[in-house]
Amino acid sequence: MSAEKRALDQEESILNVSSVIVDIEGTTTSISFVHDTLFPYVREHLNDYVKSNWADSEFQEDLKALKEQAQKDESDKVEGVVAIPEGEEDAVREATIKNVLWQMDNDRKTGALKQLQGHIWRKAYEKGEVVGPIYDDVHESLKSWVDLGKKIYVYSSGSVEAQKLLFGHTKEGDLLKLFSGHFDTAVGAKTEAGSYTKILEKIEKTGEEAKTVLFLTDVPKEATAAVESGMLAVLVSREGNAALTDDAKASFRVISSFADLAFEDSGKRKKKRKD
Ligand SMILES: CSCCC(=O)C(=O)COP(=O)(O)O
Ligand SMILES: [Mg+2]
Repeated sequence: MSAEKRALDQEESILNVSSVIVDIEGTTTSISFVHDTLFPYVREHLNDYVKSNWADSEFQEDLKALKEQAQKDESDKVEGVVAIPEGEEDAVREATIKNVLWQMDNDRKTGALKQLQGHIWRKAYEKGEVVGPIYDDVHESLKSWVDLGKKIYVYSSGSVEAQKLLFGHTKEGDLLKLFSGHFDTAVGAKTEAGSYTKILEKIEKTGEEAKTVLFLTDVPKEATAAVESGMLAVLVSREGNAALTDDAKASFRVISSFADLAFEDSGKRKKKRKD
C-alpha cells in the first residue's frame, strides 16, 4: 500500500472513532507544569508529609507499595536503587524519603511513587495553591467530541487520583464530567502494547472495534505500543515537548492542537448504518 493510501485510510479511520484516550504530560498539559510545579511541590513537602501522615492508613498503604517496589528494584538490580530496610521508625522514614527522591531524580513512573505524589498534591489543589493547567484548545475540543458522541478517557503515568485532581481543578473549572474513565500504570507501562489491550478490554472495544479507539500522546514509543494493540494513535507536538524524529513523523499523524482533529458525529454514523 502506498504511503498516500495509508495516510488516507488513517484519516478515514480517525474521522470515525468512537473513543479518544488522552495522555496528560506533553498532550493536554505542558511538560513544564509537571516538572516545574508538580514535582518540585512534592520535593518541598515530602519531609513534612511523611512525618505528619506516618500513622495514617493511607500513608501506610503508600509505604507498603514503596517497600515492595524497592524490593523488586533490588532483585532486578536497578542501578542506584535506594533500599527501604525494616528497622526503627526514624531510619525507615529517612530511607523512604531518600527512595522517593531517588525515584524522582530518575523520573520513574512506578505506581508506588505516582500514588504517593497524588496524595501529596491533593492539599495543593484543594487549597488552590495549584491549578491544573490545560492547553487552550483542550477544553473546547473535549466538549465538542463529547457532543459528537465520543467517549473520552485518560491514560497517564500519573495515578488516577492525580489525574482527577488535575482535571477537577483547572482554570476552566471541574472538567471531570467530560471523561468516561481513567487509567494509570495499574494496567501496565505506557510503552507496552499489553497495557492498551487491557484498556480495550475494560472499555469493551476488543477485536475489530479496537480500530475505533484513538490514543493521543507526545511519546512515539507509547503511540507504537497503542497501534500494536490495534488502536489508532496520533502524536501531539506541543511547545516544550521533545523533538520528534523524522521516523516518528513519517509513522504517525502529528497535530499541534486538539482542534486539528475532525470527527464525524457518532450518532449520525449509527443512523447512517441503519438506513
Ligand atoms: C496526573 S498529572 C502527573 C503526571 C505525572 O506524574 C507523570 O508522570 C506524567 O506522565 P504522562 O504519562 O501523563 O506523560
Ligand atoms: Mg506524555
